[in-house]
Amino acid sequence: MSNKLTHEEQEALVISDDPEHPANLISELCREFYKLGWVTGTGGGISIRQGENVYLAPSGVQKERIKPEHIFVLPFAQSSVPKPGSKRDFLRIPSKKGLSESQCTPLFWNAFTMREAGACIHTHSQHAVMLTLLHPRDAQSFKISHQEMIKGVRIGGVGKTLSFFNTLEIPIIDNTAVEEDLTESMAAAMEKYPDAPAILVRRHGVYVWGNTWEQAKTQSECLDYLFEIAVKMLLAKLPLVGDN
Ligand SMILES: CSCCC(=O)C(=O)COP(=O)(O)O
Ligand SMILES: [Zn+2]
Repeated sequence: MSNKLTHEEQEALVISDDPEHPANLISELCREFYKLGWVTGTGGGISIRQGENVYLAPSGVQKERIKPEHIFVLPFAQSSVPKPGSKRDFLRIPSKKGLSESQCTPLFWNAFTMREAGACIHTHSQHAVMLTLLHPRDAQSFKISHQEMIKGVRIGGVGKTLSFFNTLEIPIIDNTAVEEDLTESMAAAMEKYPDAPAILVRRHGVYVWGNTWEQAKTQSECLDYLFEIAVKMLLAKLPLVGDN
């Protein structure tokens, strides 16, 4: 762990009048996501990469009450994926005692390094969790077609938008006891499914990324809609793929 900036320089990284500053955005968006049931009970969140800096919320705190001064800033250039507790560089550590950066950090890093994403959102939405429960235990992915909201999703999360006639496929990985232990299986699923815009985690939630925070947010909204309707379709015994 290293931190070469003065206290004043560190504060300047997160205190801004600009509502579009990542530290302000993370605080505001977590309040919105809380209302959707995406980040209740401290879990889930969003990380934003702006240029060479990555902005992260603290771990294990009420995400809807985060303030800009609670935000961690890490340089995007790290010698390895920054896992909590292992060697990583910081530009800013909040002065409030006892805070550590989100346990989701290495998973957000997968999106930043493997897809050049500008933002990554992790939700514990019950629509995502229920969808994984309605898939057989050995299912590798969720597929859906012929839904208008598919058009709001980009190939690989960062490419061109899908068409109404494309089939959306999202890998499902198994949950682990500790969030950071999902890092390798998420990376493997991203390798195997390069067109997937998200990774579902069985009995846990979903990771969704985009070129920008706006695209990550709208894609999360489209996907959450698709997860919800897919759950209803499965319960109604309707096929998810095809134009029946
Ligand atoms: C009840 S939350 C369990 C841990 C989890 O799933 C999670 O997303 C934790 O995120 P954090 O940013 O609080 O480390
Ligand atoms: Zn989680």
